[in-house]
Amino acid sequence: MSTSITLPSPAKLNLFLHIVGRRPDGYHELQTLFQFLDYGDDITFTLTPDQPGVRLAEPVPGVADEDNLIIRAARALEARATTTLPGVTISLVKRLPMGGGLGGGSSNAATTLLGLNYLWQMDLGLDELAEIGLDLGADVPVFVRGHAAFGEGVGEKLTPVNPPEDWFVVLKPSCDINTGKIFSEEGLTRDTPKIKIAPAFEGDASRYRNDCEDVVRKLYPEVNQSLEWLSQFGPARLTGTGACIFGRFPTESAARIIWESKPSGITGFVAKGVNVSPLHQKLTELK
Ligand SMILES: C[C@@](CO)(OP(=O)(O)O)[C@H](O)COP(=O)(O)OP(=O)(O)OC[C@H]1O[C@@H](n2ccc(N)nc2=O)[C@H](O)[C@@H]1O
Ligand SMILES: Nc1ncnc2c1ncn2[C@@H]1O[C@H](COP(=O)(O)OP(=O)(O)O)[C@@H](O)[C@H]1O
Repeated sequence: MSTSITLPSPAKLNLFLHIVGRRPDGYHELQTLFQFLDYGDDITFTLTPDQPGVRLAEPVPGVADEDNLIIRAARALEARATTTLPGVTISLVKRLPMGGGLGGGSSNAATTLLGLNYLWQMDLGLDELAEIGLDLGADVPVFVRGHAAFGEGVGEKLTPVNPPEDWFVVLKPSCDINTGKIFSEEGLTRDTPKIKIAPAFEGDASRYRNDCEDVVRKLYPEVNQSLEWLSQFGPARLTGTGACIFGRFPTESAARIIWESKPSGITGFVAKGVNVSPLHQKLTELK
């Protein structure tokens, strides 16, 4: 087996996000539809048999190594080992905006869990990896399991679904949004009636919304303006607690035409929605 692998760490979108209640510990209960994008970060894992321990080749700006979800995931996995493991150097090519609602940090954690499980030949199953992942963040389990899903609870109860694999224009308005701040806003809708997973829902997410959107639009005019601009061309919505927004299009060319006409100064990308995570596609090729 090779001692170095490079694996994708894709973005997710919350095609809708409903807040249906609150747990006694204050966490919000959600119903959400997760789909992956064929766009994201890349992580390279290189075993270092002569140098024990896990380390990043370069720090991620603004994140202390000890707090980095890659290091935290690697240490959590290491703690389950029953034999001495070779060390590993991990390098990250970061493309996803941090704190953008695209789940980049959670995806990095999941790619690390699956990548090191493979390289270290630990042979842990997806259930165990998802359980380790949930301690790192609510979005980690969906990235570990690798299939588009209807998420409930805090997003850890996952039912695989197959929404249409449309194309998306993803825009990153120039503001940073803290997830905790949005969930603590007084005006947040917290009582959306629960829906049942139904066949009609699988093909059509357009009837559903993101319950964080009204609060985020009021607090961040940049998000409001971007949503107004993008919704001229079709349904547009916030992902997670923002700041990224997305518009869906049936073809790549339709998405690219809108992308080319975006207002100057706004960043983002065009990507395809995929129901099997690019991470899992790559791991299947390796086996
Ligand atoms: C909202 C979602 C939807 O996919 O995505 P993002 O916008 O972060 O990508 C996730 O549920 C984000 O889950 P997670 O990544 O674990 O959230 P964190 O940033 O750790 O949460 C910060 C804080 O927000 C509050 N919080 C978070 C999630 C939740 N279901 N209820 C909450 O009340 C808690 O106070 C928590 O301490
Ligand atoms: N490897 C990592 N990549 C990105 N963010 C990380 C990472 N490790 C820790 N974080 C922290 O997690 C926070 C949330 O990041 P991210 O998952 O990208 O956004 P979101 O949860 O909004 O989708 C970041 O602001 C950062 O402080």
